[in-house]
Amino acid sequence: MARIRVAVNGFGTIGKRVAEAISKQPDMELAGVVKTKPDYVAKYAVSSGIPLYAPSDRLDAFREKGIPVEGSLEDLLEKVDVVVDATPGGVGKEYKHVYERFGVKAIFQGGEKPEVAEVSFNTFCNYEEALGKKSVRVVSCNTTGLLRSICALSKIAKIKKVRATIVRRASDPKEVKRGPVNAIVPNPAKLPSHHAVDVKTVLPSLDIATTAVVVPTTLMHVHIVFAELEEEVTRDDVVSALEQTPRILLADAGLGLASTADLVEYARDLGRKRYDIPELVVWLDSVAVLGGREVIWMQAVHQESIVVPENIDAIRAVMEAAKSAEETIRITDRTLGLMSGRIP
Ligand SMILES: NC(=O)C1=CN([C@@H]2O[C@H](COP(=O)(O)OP(=O)(O)OC[C@H]3O[C@@H](n4cnc5c(N)ncnc54)[C@H](O)[C@@H]3O)[C@@H](O)[C@H]2O)C=CC1
Ligand SMILES: O=C(OP(=O)(O)O)[C@H](O)COP(=O)(O)O
Repeated sequence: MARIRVAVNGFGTIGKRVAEAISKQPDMELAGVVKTKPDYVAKYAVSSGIPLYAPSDRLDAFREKGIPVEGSLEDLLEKVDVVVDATPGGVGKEYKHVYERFGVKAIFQGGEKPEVAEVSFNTFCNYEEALGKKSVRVVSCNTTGLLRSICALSKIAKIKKVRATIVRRASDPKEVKRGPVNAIVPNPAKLPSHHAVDVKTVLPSLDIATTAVVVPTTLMHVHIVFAELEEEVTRDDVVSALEQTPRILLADAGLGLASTADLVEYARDLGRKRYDIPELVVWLDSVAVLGGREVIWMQAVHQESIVVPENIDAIRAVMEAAKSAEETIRITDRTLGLMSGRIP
């Protein structure tokens, strides 16, 4: 079968990771990436063998800097089946009509409003809904983390409601202009935070409310989650459900994996490129069940990489190249070297 030809528009934090993940898929071909700025990242793309394109009004800027470009965004869209839009939040919607004009299916990111796409998406919760769609929105990093554990838990019991607090990292490591540097900021102070609203774009009937604060760190987000169930479960049931779910890792604080800094160090020790942790990490020690129906846990989200596997699955979904979540998860996780279960 012919490989799926994919373009990536935007080669920043998410775009560069998704592009590299696409190039590892046996059923996909990375046709090229689009960058607006002729900077060191553009040179990195070229030196990595990634075909580089630019918006037509930016081509001269690249040529002036001596950075070879293959052509314009439009030239690239002519060659592909799917485009992954990884432009900054809110910019993707400006490109929607361009993608439609070229008859190219589009995967948008969580920084776009839900209306940008036919369906908001998480592999573990609603893979089948995205099959054959023209456009899909992969929800944001925090929402992806919440959905992975919530949908794992929903396999053992019906969930009555979820309440979660999100401790958000202030910026990505490469962002120099953002704060706070020395404060904890309710974000937003007026409840709920947008994360609950975003979860409901995938699970509309779930009773969920979230609060969020921003803290001065760049490594990862942390969530403290309370779920009330309709049925009684044991702690062992919950741990076993999490252990058996792909892309969820259980970290033992008692073994020294006690903070986001330790998790990042572990990823470095594994030799993970850019210390990426696309898996959701749940602290095993934190999992508690009160009175049989109330489940509590804490989890960490590596914001720069958690949505990468879901982007790959979304490409397969729109192209109907994998009929089930299990099928795409098997391929994505093997090719990206993703792990599950307890961190040994
Ligand atoms: N960074 C994060 O932690 C996460 C980001 N997201 C979402 O992913 C999307 C992309 O975010 P990031 O990768 O963080 O942004 P970024 O700022 O790191 O990268 C955006 C890229 O798009 C390029 N760009 C800017 N304007 C453009 C335009 N008009 N046309 C084409 N390209 C343009 C930029 O030069 C850059 O290469 C956003 O929707 C964001 O909300 C989702 C999960 C996590
Ligand atoms: O999508 C993200 O966060 P979110 O799930 O809190 O919306 C990314 O971490 C980007 O968030 P930002 O809007 O703080 O750059």
